[in-house]
Amino acid sequence: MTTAPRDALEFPESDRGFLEPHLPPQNGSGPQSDLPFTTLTFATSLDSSLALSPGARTVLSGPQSKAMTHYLRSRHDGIVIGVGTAVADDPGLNCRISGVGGYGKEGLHGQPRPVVIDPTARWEFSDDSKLFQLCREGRGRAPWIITALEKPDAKKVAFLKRYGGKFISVKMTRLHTGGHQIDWQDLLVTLKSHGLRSVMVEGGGQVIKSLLSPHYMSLLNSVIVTIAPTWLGEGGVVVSPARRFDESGNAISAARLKNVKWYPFGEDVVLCGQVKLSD
Ligand SMILES: NC(=O)c1ccc[n+]([C@@H]2O[C@H](COP(=O)([O-])OP(=O)(O)OC[C@H]3O[C@@H](n4cnc5c(N)ncnc54)[C@H](O)[C@@H]3O)[C@@H](O)[C@H]2O)c1
Ligand SMILES: Nc1nc(=O)c(N)c(NC[C@H](O)[C@H](O)[C@H](O)COP(=O)(O)O)[nH]1
Repeated sequence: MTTAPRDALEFPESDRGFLEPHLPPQNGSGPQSDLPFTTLTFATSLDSSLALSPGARTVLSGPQSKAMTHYLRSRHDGIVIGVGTAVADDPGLNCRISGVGGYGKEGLHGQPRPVVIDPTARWEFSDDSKLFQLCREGRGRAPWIITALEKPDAKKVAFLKRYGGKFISVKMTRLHTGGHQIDWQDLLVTLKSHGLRSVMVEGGGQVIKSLLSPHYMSLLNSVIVTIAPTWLGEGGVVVSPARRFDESGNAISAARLKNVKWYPFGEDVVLCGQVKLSD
């Protein structure tokens, strides 16, 4: 019997039932065979901010909703984030719930695969990055990095390989602003073809904004948002998708949820729903 590390989180059985209708099926299959079940999940302030600034790691979730997010991680095969989040947060992207692989159970069973969207492979990871420390300790998996580069730096390729991670090159559109736009459908199909039957997208702001565009929001099977009772103030990383207009040119809401349920969770509230597609 393995003992759980000291950072293990508890998420009681009694709190799990309400989430079940919003989670991937236990056998992991998605709604369509070539797409994974896809959940969008993040924590927001009362002024729709994910963080105090793009480079700032900002704790919003209280202990109970944080444990819930880690339970979600145990129920998905992969976690997707943008490179901005990887650089700002130096995240672990593992599941720290007691009883999951590395937290009381042998092997990595229940540990999700971290997936980082990094078009130009700019993330400077090292042995000291939290994610790789956790890999060495058998408490998390090595990342897959999604890049637009056909041939990423050989040293980075070798480093990732040593830990069991890899780069995956995908086609991305070059924007006039100099940035990149991934085709989410392509990415999700690619992730499914690499064995991920379910993924949760955690952020940050740019990733969520692009996924909530009219083009891609239908790919989302579930949306689970933690709302923390705090205002972060001006200058935060705001979740606000691009405006939409009706045929007459009048502004309409950018996106809306249906089948909505709210669950109080400690001082936070957790909102679960599905994206409502246009009638
Ligand atoms: N509260 C939360 O739940 C939460 C979750 C995640 C991140 N965060 C916070 O958000 C901040 C980071 O957010 P951000 O918006 O600056 O960065 P981000 O994590 O969205 O990463 C942005 C980068 O990812 C790539 N990218 C994103 N979307 C892309 C797309 N559609 N196509 C191609 N490439 C794409 C680009 O390189 C872009 O520069 C950090 O401060 C972090 O702490 C908070
Ligand atoms: N649910 C949630 N509540 C928060 O208050 C917060 N800041 C995040 N942020 C999500 C983002 O993906 C972060 O990078 C990871 O939460 C850090 O990851 P670890 O905890 O190290 O695994 N997510």
